[in-house]
Amino acid sequence: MLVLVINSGSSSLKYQLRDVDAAEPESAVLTEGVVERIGFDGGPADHAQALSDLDAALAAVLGDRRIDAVGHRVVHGGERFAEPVLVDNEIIRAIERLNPLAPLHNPANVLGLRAIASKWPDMPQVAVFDTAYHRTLPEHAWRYAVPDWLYTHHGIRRYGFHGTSHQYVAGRAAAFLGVAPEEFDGVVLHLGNGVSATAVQGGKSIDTSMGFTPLEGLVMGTRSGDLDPSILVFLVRQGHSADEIDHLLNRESGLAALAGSNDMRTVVEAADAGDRHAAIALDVASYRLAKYIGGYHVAVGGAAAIVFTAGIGENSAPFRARVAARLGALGVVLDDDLNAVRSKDPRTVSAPESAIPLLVVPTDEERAIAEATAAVVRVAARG
Ligand SMILES: Nc1ncnc2c1ncn2[C@@H]1O[C@H](COP(=O)(O)OP(=O)(O)O)[C@@H](O)[C@H]1O
Ligand SMILES: CC(=O)OP(=O)(O)O
Ligand SMILES: [Mg+2]
Repeated sequence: MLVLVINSGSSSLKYQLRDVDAAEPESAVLTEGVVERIGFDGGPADHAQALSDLDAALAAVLGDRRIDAVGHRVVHGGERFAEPVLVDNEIIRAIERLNPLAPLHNPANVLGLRAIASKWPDMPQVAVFDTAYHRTLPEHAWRYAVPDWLYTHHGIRRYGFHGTSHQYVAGRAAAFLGVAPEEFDGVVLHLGNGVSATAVQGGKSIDTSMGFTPLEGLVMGTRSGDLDPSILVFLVRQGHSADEIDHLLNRESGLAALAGSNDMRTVVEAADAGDRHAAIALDVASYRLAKYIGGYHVAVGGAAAIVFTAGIGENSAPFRARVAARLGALGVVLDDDLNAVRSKDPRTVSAPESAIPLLVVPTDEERAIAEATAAVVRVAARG
C-alpha cells in the first residue's frame, strides 16, 4: 500500500511517499520533501497550490502505481480523538473546532486535509493525532488545580503532544533493550523545534510536559515553556493584547529569546565561542530538562532508560552532555566517546556503570503515521 504522509505547518508542507509493505524500512520511502514559503513571495499561494507543485515530484516516482491513502499529522485531537481516524467532512470540522487549542499547528493541518479532499475527493484520508498517545494519562496528571468549569466548559486540561513520536520511540527503545513494549518504563525526551518529555510506564504515557497547548513545559526553539501564569495577567494589565502575548510566548521566547537563535547548532557554537547569552540559554534549557527527568524518574517508579530523540536529541552531542552532567544524583554517567558517535541507529551513550542507561533512538513520525494510516484504511476496507 502506498501512503502519502503530510505534515502541514503554517507556511510549509512536509511530505513523504511510503510503501508500507516494503520488506526493508530503508527502501520504503519513494520520495520525500518539503514545500516552503507557502503564502509568501516566491512560494505557492496556499496549501492547495503547494499540493499541485507536489504533483511533479510524485508523478516522477509513481509510474503506473497510485497513492492508496493519505495520512496526516494532526497536532490536537482534543478529548474526542484517542485513535487515528478515517477523515470525512464532519471530522475535519471537529478538528477545526480545536484550532484555538493549537494555534501554531491545527489550522495548517485542517488546510492540508481540505486541500487533499478537494484535489482527490475519493482518496481515503486518515488523521493521526499528536495527543492520542497521551489519552492514558491518569487524572492526577491531566487535571489542573483550577475550578472544574474550566474543564467542563472549555476542555482545559493537560492533553500532551508529540505522542506519535513518543510512542514510536518508546517502542523502539524497548526493542533495543530487549523488553516487550508493554514492559518498558522510561523517560522519553523529544527535543526538536518543539520540546517535550514523556513519562512512560508499562509502555503507556502516564505524564508529559506539554499541556493544554504545546506551550507548557520545557524551553523550546521559540516557546517559553513553563512560567508563572501571573506574568500573563501582569502583561494584560500593562495593556498587551491576547495576540501580542500569544506571539511573545510562542514565537519570540525560548532559545530565540535567550540566545538570539532557535537553532541549537548556532547556540552551541556561540556558547563555545564565549557568548554569555548562549551559555545561559543552554544552562536554562538543560537545567529545566534535568528537573523534568528527575520528576518523571519518580513518576514511572524508576526509569529503565532515558531516551533522547528528534533534531536536537539525535544530533546534538553537546546538549546531551549538558543534560547528562546534571543527572549525577540519579547515578547517570555519560560516555563521551559513545556520545560523539553519529549514527541513524538506536544506541547507548552512557557508560556501563551508569545507573540508568542513556539512549539515542531516532524518531520517525512519518513511518508511524504511514503505518497507522494503512491499518485504519485496511480495517475500513473490511467493513
Ligand atoms: N546536526 C545537528 N546538531 C545539532 N542540532 C541539530 C542538528 N540538526 C538539527 N538540529 C536541531 O534540531 C532542531 C530541530 O529539530 P526537528 O526535530 O527537526 O524539529 P521540527 O520537526 O519540530 O521542525 C533545531 O534546534 C536544530 O538546530
Ligand atoms: C506539537 C509540537 O510542538 O510540534 P512541533 O515540535 O512540530 O512544533
Ligand atoms: Mg518535529
